[in-house]
Amino acid sequence: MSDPVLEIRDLRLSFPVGRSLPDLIRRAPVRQVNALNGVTLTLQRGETLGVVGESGCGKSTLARCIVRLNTPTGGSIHFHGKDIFAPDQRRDRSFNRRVQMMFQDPYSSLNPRMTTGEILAEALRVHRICPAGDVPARVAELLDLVRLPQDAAHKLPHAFSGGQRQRIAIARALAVEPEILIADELVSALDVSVQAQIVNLLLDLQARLDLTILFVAHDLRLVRHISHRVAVIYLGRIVEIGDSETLFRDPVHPYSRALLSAAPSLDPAERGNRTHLEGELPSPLDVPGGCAFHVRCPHRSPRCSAEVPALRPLATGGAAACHHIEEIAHERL
Ligand SMILES: Nc1ncnc2c1ncn2[C@@H]1O[C@H](COP(=O)(O)OP(=O)(O)OP(=O)(O)O)[C@@H](O)[C@H]1O
Repeated sequence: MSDPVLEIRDLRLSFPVGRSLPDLIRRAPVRQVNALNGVTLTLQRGETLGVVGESGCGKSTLARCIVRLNTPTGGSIHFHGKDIFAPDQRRDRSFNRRVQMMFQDPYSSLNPRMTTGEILAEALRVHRICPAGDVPARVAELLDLVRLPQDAAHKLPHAFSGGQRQRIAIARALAVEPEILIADELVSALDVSVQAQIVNLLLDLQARLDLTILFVAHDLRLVRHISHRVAVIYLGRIVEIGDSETLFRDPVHPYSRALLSAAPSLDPAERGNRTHLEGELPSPLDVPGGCAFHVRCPHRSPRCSAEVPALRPLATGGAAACHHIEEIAHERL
């Protein structure tokens, strides 16, 4: 396998929580939201990695760390072997071009007073992608690339539908010729039919431009459709990672099995092999010790509350972090 484009090692991020007046009077210690508790993963060139997990498990925080919108409190992220948070790398503006993030609501990130053509031209100029004389032709190419009509260049963002605005956001991200696209709930606010169009557009663009994509989403069917590999996150840790089809067909970690059972499946064999997710997600202010999932897990044993399970390789090629993988695998035979 080639060198990874992106390598994340033991990434941690704790946010200090604002103290209430009574806390200040009592001089209570500052509390921390442990959003990421040791995430390790790699991204290979040209792959799409889907990231799934319940709300609040740290998906967006992970995405924001990769584009340096959040600074981790521990661990590292290497892009082509270089630590992106090292002081010399922080000054490297080319990183901001090579790793682009796209958000759920493009309306808030597109300047309402600029036409689509001006938005794309600005991205091309700021990052000096092409000579000034080539900008109009490049804008026209970008509109073609995301399948928007040429007259879109003269219109303001409010003239477009939600799906079209996402196409503009994708065109702007592509304008600067990135290597990695981070899509955080990119299509969540769109109608189902429009979601499929945007996801298919991303698949097409990825194949044409050899992009690497991190796709964060709640919709498990979309994640399955678009991803080569999938990482399942629980309370800031990866509990299972592997090839998308294998993981969706045959999840191993009790959390993956429960999470994926919430996804509608047309295949009765998949429906039969699942468990239900019990209880609420514990607060990231108070992550349970040992395996963070043990308080909700039907397979828990005393070891689970005492010892954090490491990600261990599975026979299927993926990896799962559970002390009881072997028994669970045996049960499923
Ligand atoms: N700036 C911040 N300050 C304090 N806490 C934060 C901050 N950003 C995120 N958090 C907390 O970190 C945890 C992880 O949040 P994050 O947004 O990464 O989760 P998520 O999995 O993306 O959730 P969702 O699917 O709802 O977007 C949550 O408990 C959240 O409240």
